Amino acid sequence: MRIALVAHDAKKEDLVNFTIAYERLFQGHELYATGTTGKRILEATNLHIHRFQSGPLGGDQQIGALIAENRLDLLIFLRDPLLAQPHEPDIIALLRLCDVHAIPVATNVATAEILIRGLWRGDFLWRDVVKEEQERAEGEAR
Ligand SMILES: O=C(CO)COP(=O)(O)O
Repeated sequence: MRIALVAHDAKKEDLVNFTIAYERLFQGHELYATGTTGKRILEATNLHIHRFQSGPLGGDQQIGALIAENRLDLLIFLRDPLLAQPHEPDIIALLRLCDVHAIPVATNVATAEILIRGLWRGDFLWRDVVKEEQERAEGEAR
């Protein structure tokens, strides 16, 4: 599965600890992250991560583009609910796209934990069906 990891500054440590705790599970998946979040995870784990721009510089929108192209299966986005962000419109747009395309998204560590356990159990296999249908539809349109 393709998984994006994003955390605001106050939540970065939580996300780093989360990736350390579930490192073996994450190893079997394709990981993406915004710039600083990805750097922090790379420093703390042996995971391979494709890093986008930092969130305020467009990283949230780059993850949104993955969703728009049906190339993301899960977003873990630990937001800071106590601090206004300069790029708030990008954050809202990213979460909106998750709803548009029915992408599972966790915005706090408790939900992230439930989704990751679901991933481990195989609850995300329906995403493969969605991707196959999309690829078939794209093939027919060509
Ligand atoms: O701001 C962010 C998400 O909105 C996260 O960006 P960084 O990972 O670059 O700090």
